Amino acid sequence: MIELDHVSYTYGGGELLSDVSLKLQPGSFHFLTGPSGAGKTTLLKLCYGALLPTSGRLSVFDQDIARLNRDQMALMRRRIGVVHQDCRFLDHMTLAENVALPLMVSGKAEIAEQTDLSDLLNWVGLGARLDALPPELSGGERQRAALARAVMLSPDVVLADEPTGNVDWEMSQRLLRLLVELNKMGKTVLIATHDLSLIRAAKSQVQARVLRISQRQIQLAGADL
Ligand SMILES: Nc1ncnc2c1ncn2[C@@H]1O[C@H](COP(=O)(O)OP(=O)(O)OP(=O)(O)O)[C@@H](O)[C@H]1O
Repeated sequence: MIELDHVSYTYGGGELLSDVSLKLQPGSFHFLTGPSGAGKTTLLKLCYGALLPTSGRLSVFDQDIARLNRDQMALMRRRIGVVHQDCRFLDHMTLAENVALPLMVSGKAEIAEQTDLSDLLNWVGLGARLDALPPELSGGERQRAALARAVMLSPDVVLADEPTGNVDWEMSQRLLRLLVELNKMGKTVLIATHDLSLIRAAKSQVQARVLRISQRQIQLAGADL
């Protein structure tokens, strides 16, 4: 589904990822961990085409990402839902409008008027907050709304960047359950997180592989977490 073949990524500050090879199989569940600044967000950005590898081959849905034209890239991105670390809401738009944004952008705005949106917001427990503005939401509500927006277009892959940052344990468990539920629906899930207790908690719920970025490489983490 997503395959990195000897991928390296270099920017002005130096090489961040070096000769990384990795396969995310359809329906798999992965955590990506590693110290701050190791390159977790960068790896996620490579996976959804926001950055291109400096060298190596990265294919998504069996297509070499470097060879996609603009339209093909847009189609590819629609199949990947991203939960950004900073949530990225438009503060002047309501929660419902923010979550429906991917539909507007993809020209399916009329669906936003139908039940899909309220079903989705009920699923994340925000059915009663449709008209709230983002600044009125708590951290946990923002994170759940970001997850709802990421899956608005029924993506095949969900990439979540610190989806439980700034929330308490109970809320992080709730978010984890939602992500596990998405995986049980067949979606491929990759979660970047610092939170090793989240990874431990997931073990009883889902068969997850844990990847660790260390010294510009990705290793499969052992059972010592
Ligand atoms: N294109 C770029 N230009 C400048 N700096 C970059 C670029 N890409 C990555 N970096 C730097 O590389 C480092 C890794 O960033 P990244 O956000 O991927 O790490 P991270 O593991 O997600 O960190 P955190 O856990 O703190 O979110 C950072 O210091 C970042 O500023």
